[in-house]
Amino acid sequence: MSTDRIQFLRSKLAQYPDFPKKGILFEDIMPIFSDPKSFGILIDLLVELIQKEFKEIDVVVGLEARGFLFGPTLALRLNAGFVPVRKPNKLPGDLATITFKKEYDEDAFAMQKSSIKPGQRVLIVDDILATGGTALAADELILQLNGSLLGHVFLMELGFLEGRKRLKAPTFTLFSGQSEAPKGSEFA
Ligand SMILES: O=P(O)(O)OC[C@H]1O[C@H](OP(=O)(O)OP(=O)(O)O)[C@H](O)[C@@H]1O
Ligand SMILES: Nc1ncnc2[nH]cnc12
Repeated sequence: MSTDRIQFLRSKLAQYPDFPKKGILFEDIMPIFSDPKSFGILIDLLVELIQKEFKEIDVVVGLEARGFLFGPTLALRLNAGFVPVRKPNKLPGDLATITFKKEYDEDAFAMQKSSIKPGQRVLIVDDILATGGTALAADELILQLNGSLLGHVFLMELGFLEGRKRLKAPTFTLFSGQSEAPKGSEFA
């Protein structure tokens, strides 16, 4: 049953109050990756979700850094390519770039212009949807490169931040995380 498998994954998550700054309740997904059984379940659940919601994916785009933990494995299972969205000064060549704000910081992303061919069907994957700033920046890069943006898949969503409302394509998550702003949050 997928409910049991989702509960099993949830039991692996750890939460850290006031990290990386006061008012943020940090969701640590790393225990899923240090346990091969959990990682296997995670990949199976994501493949099932993606195959139910999307048809014919050409490219899985993963967002640095945590989208790199499972994006390439998913792409292989889906018989799609994997393309990274990277933080600044990491990629060579002709780049598309963008700056953005996320739950606890500001950042910038880059993609190689040649990494997506016009019209390729792209699925974006990342671990957590919070304010949506990160995923929206990735949407804009894919659109700049004339990719066909199919949608997004996340492990977890922090519902109180309503990030999904900002995104430019359908959005699915395996499970929901915090539904209310943590005490002391600037979003309370
Ligand atoms: O919806 P948002 O408010 O934009 O936040 C979500 C993003 O924040 C985290 O990345 P982060 O850049 O902190 O770090 P990472 O390099 O560890 O993935 C997370 O992995 C998402 O990519
Ligand atoms: N609360 C949170 N925990 C872990 N990663 C995040 N990325 C954005 N918000 C986050």
